[in-house]
Amino acid sequence: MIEIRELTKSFGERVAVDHLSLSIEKGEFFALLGSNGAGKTTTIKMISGLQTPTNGDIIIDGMSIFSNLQQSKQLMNISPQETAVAPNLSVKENLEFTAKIYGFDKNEAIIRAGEMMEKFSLTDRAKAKAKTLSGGLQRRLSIAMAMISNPRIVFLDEPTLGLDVRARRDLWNILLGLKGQMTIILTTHYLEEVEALADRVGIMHHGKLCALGTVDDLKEQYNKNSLEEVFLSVTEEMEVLV
Ligand SMILES: Nc1ncnc2c1ncn2[C@@H]1O[C@H](COP(=O)(O)OP(=O)(O)OP(=O)(O)O)[C@@H](O)[C@H]1O
Repeated sequence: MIEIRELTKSFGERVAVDHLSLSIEKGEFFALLGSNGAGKTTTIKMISGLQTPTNGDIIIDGMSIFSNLQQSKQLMNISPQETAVAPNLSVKENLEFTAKIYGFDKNEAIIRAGEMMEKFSLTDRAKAKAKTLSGGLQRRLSIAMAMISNPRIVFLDEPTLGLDVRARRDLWNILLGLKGQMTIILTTHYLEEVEALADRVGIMHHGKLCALGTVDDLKEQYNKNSLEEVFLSVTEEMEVLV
């Protein structure tokens, strides 16, 4: 379980994440939804240990990640917004290379790469250089690389940004197939993505977590028919308050 306590990050005067508290269950698919600049990326950078908070703590299975950074980092991996693939390496080489970085020997790396290509439907593109893949396939490869070490927690930062409808659906189907096998924390602007994938959603606005629950919970709580209406209502309330 991940327990986020009063997490805060300031950049000078700007408070990017403001006293965020939240618990995420083991194996949960959790979505952080928010408009541009809401603080989603900063939040996942802190949870994944890439950024130090100004205040607050994150506890994973009873252990503070900032006091045990190296150990904690082994539990998780991130697929960032900017693609992490090496353009001149093939799909297979990118995967094998990543597996070796995580300590798999040559044979294990070949086996893991093969398994990930199967899971992510990349086998027929094994020998293609990453730079020749479509945006959708590059993103799939990037996520496969983030998952190759079998992390317990994976962060996906806007995984379908810029993808066309088909590529987005294909990736959703792959992610649905992985649901429950690891804890997945996803940031997105897409409401349909949350509805299709997430067990629970947190809505962020101006650095604050302003709503939390399943999509159905939130519709009921705010007396709305769709997540979009909930989102608009919650963020409007916040605008009135700030
Ligand atoms: N390194 C930084 N230095 C200064 N300000 C930063 C830095 N990183 C983020 N910010 C600011 O913190 C706020 C939150 O940014 P963040 O990238 O976390 O938002 P986001 O919800 O991920 O947005 P987007 O959906 O556009 O990716 C923004 O106002 C941003 O300008």
